[in-house]
Amino acid sequence: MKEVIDFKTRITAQRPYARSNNNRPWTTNGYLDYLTGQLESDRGRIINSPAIRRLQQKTQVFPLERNATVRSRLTHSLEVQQTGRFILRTIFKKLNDKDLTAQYGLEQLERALESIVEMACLSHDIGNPPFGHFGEHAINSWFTENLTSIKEFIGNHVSNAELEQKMLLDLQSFEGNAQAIRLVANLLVLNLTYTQTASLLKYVRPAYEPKPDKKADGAYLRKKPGFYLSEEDFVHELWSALGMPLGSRHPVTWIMEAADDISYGLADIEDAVEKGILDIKQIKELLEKEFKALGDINEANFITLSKNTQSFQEIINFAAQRAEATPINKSSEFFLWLRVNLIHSLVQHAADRFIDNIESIYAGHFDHALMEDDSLNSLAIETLKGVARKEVFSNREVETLELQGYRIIFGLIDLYSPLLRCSAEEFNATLDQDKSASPYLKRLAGRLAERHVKAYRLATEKVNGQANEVLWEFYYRCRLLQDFISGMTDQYAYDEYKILTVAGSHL
Ligand SMILES: Nc1nc2c(ncn2[C@H]2C[C@H](O)[C@@H](COP(=O)(O)OP(=O)(O)OP(=O)(O)O)O2)c(=O)[nH]1
Ligand SMILES: [Mg+2]
Repeated sequence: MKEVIDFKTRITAQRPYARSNNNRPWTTNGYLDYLTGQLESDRGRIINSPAIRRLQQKTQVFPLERNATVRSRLTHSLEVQQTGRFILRTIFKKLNDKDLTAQYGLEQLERALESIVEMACLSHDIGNPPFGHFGEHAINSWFTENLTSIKEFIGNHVSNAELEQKMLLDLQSFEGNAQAIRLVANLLVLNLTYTQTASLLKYVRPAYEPKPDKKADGAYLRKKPGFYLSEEDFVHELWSALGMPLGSRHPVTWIMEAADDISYGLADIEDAVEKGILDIKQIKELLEKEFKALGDINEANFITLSKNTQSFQEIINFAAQRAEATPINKSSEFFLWLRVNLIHSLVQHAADRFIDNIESIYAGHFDHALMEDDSLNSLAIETLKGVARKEVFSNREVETLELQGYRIIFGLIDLYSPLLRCSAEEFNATLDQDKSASPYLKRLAGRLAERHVKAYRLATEKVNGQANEVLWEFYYRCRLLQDFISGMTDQYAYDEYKILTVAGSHL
């Protein structure tokens, strides 16, 4: 039997903590107004959060960048927000044209969904550590090399080998998207509506589970860790509040993912020009070469990207002509036209794919990204990403900075790791700045962020007196260290590393 699609079931104003019961059904009088107000509150909570502000100084592609024209995670996220809104509006336009909104339970929901999409896009990278994927890599290398057994750290108190194993894997699988869920749920405690939080759950497997085989069912949605053991109960609560099957993704997340793919493809290359790594003549040639190589497309085969749009080659040629014709700032002119024409086509494609697969997207198990299929639009995105990978990320200056970033993050965890090598009693005495505690540890602990310490205290209070309390305490202590390090900006991590290694600090 075909499942009835009713998007209202995936949208709720309900939050984990509410003064009164805010779990009102859709049939409640004035529910739409109530929902709009609650989503407005989500916007305020997100935009005013320190995690958003910290995106200002986090790497998109170029670590420790001083030139503000080159994108940071924050400026990238603003562009993703804009693209996400464009996709959502295009989906509604197409559904309205076909008179399908009511059939899918989407009537009058455009504004609400637009807000959910925008906020998902703006906050999609809040969990990313300093130095992007290299920061992630450094955290995981440290925990894989140094945390091979919990016993080694806390002595012979480990009673449950299975749980210990699960915790080890979980702690060795730091991931920016899982950290975003942790931030929203337990660190910032943003208390967003379940819908808004669900929109950020990009991957659906717990971090302690191994990566599935590529061919396995649901392999794409499980390609990376989606949430940690520490948020597992929360994520189950979220699935249940939205009536989503266990292990499923929220429909809005596909839109956020496509907006991200569309935005950074072009932006990374534009930034490479701003940095002087490539010029527009080189970009034009590289894009043409990559597109033809990827798609085996010959000159005679100028297929349009999608109905009523130009071919990739025509779009590039047009942008190059406009750049040539302008006496000033040729590269902004080039990228302006490349963006205008490409984005239209790519957004149409994302919207078409969403609608074509609306049943499995609604069900939460569509196992692809919207922008990954065998179309020419996907090929255009692949082309942009391919050129960035081959010509930008592999640039010597970028790679040098990445090596430094790795050193900084790995080194910082090392510097703070004495806090993991003491007993729970010692650690708590240290946090309390107790006389009995080691003066060295107390100074280290004094540098941890209050917010992260608070989350540790709350989590350990909950397991106090429970089975496996000792294991859980250690687990949360490791999380605390990962929260602290991953919450730093590039600049803060760099400064902290210099200060603690007494290298180049002002003594
Ligand atoms: N410098 C540098 N940048 C990279 C590298 N790989 C990817 N990037 C950039 C390209 C994009 O601007 C950005 C991709 O963003 P994310 O790190 O969030 O990855 P993505 O969203 O594709 O995947 P995920 O969120 O993990 O599913 O990172 C690399 O090896 N070096
Ligand atoms: Mg990402």
